[in-house]
Amino acid sequence: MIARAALRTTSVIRQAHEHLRRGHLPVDLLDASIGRSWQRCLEHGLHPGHQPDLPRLNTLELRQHRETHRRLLELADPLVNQVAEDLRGCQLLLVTPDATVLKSYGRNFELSERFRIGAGINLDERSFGTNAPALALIERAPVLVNSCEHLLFPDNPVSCVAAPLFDLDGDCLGLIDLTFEADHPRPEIFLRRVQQLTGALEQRLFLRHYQQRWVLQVHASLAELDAVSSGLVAINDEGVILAVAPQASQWLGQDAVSLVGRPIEALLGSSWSALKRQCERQSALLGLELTGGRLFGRLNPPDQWQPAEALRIAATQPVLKAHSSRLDSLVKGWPSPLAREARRAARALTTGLPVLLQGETGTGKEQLARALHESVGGKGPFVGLNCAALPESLIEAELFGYGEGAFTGARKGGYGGRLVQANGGTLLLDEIGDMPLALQARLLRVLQERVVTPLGDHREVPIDCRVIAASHRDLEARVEAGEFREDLFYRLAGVVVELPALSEQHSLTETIRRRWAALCQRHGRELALDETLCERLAAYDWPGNWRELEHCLEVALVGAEPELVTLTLEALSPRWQRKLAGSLSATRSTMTTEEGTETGHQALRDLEQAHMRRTLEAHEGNVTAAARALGVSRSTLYRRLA
Ligand SMILES: Nc1ncnc2c1ncn2[C@@H]1O[C@H](COP(=O)(O)OP(=O)(O)OP(=O)(O)O)[C@@H](O)[C@H]1O
Repeated sequence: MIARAALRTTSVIRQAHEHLRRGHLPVDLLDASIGRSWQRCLEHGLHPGHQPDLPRLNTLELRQHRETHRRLLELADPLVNQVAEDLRGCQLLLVTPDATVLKSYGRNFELSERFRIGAGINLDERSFGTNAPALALIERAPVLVNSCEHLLFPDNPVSCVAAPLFDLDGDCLGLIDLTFEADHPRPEIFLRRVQQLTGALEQRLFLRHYQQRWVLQVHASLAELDAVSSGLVAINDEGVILAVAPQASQWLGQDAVSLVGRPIEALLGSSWSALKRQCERQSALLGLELTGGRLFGRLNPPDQWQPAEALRIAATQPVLKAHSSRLDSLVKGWPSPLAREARRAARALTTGLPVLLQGETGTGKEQLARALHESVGGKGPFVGLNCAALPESLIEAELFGYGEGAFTGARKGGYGGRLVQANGGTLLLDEIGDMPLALQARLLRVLQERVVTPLGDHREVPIDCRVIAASHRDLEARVEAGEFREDLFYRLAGVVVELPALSEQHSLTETIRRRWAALCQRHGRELALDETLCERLAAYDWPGNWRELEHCLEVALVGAEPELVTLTLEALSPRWQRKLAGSLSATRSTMTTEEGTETGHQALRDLEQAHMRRTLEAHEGNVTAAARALGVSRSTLYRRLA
């Protein structure tokens, strides 16, 4: 009995040939799949030294064959050409499921004058005997056929490997074969290489098929997220799993049958809408706690997908006149000092100065950033990174990129990172106040030196993008607290625009009416907004600012009964009725106080105001810092001081 490790060595296979010459098929000396192949060949009347007539297509037939297998050719040809450089020294064959060579790349090996392996030749086992393409098609698995394992050619100077390529239905589309010198010390390298190629092509098929869906890539290693070993999961817009590529089942620890049809939320433990929102911010890199370990993921939106925010912006400004830019229409209703600052920011950005946008959540920082990007020409991409949404290790990789992993199919040069992606365009560093201190130092260096060195790489990649930073935190206060680098603050704060909270707006009723009219136009619905309701809305505090207002108005409009002509408080959802009633009673109680025993209460109010003013002075006019010290919201502080 031969030990498994010794199987497939030249001496053992020569022994097998010797047994065969004496009329006995020694399956115990052969690899199982080779033994099966030899058995079939003998049944077809083939034997070592047999000189077969190989079927070969003529030029016209080959052209027709290529037409029939155009899908295979179109899929494989670009990738094979890309890797052709690395394949010098071996021959690559693209083979159809009937074992005909469709195209040959690289070297041209000749077994003999008669057996020149090239396009048009048919390698069916029944005529050519044991060979890797025929065997891979029969076994439906990757195979290695060493030189003398080729039954008819015991002195074959080449070995070959082949791996079949399956489409999403499990049908074989064809295969890839690599033929190389028989004396290569490590033939398994070629086997891995050919599997990587077919793996990359199967990934392309999956991505192409699901290009109108969300696709989640998963891998245990961040650097290999784009490698062929990463798993792919297709998800519909409602977050239901549609398909799972085989590698993904392995990473997720469950087979495709049990995953398809399930909500992705159940698997990832975070809400689907939150994941999509993260994607909207273009920080699609995710850290996933799964199967007891940590996986990395990247959520890719459907092709042509536009973030809801961008769609909303587009829809709210349907007919911009040719001469009016997005920035002009955005700032049209703004108080003039604020509009002036926004225009100043646009001019600064044009000259390469960075811009810092500050404001509570939902005050429109990202919307303004996009408008600024467009106003300065906006030819390059607008790339965003939400520094608060990612753990430290991920921000670093996402921002600065990383070097190439072991083998990357789609992204051969590793991942460039957001800074490089933004070259020629604008980078929005959202929630910059949440960036960890260690990364702040690295970012500062990159901004100063204008080159970035991806993780695990030694190359320096030049960067040339405009930078807008945004934060809901008061960055100056963070600098004072030692939580934000002062040097980085000054590097980012070329022009600072402070976006006010909605409740700080003077003519909120007017703003609400304008937004209501725009929404009615977008939804093609004529519905008047009741005066009293409008006032109630204006009296509300709007902690979520524009985002909350948009949501409230849109839900009310879409949910209104078809026959309704005027939207009143009663037509709102009970939740919103409660919220607005709260705001009204707050207003009323203030009024009662004011109308009541004036002297005592007035004195109290004066005291309160004086205290607020002193706190504000102590914080050098910084409203956010003063509000925090007083334990009230910024808008409350503004209102009480007004
Ligand atoms: N001036 C505006 N007019 C109408 N809608 C606006 C305006 N500003 C913002 N919005 C809407 O409010 C929502 C939030 O805007 P945006 O994302 O720009 O805010 P943000 O300050 O970046 O929020 P966050 O700090 O939470 O990231 C979006 O839906 C946007 O369309």
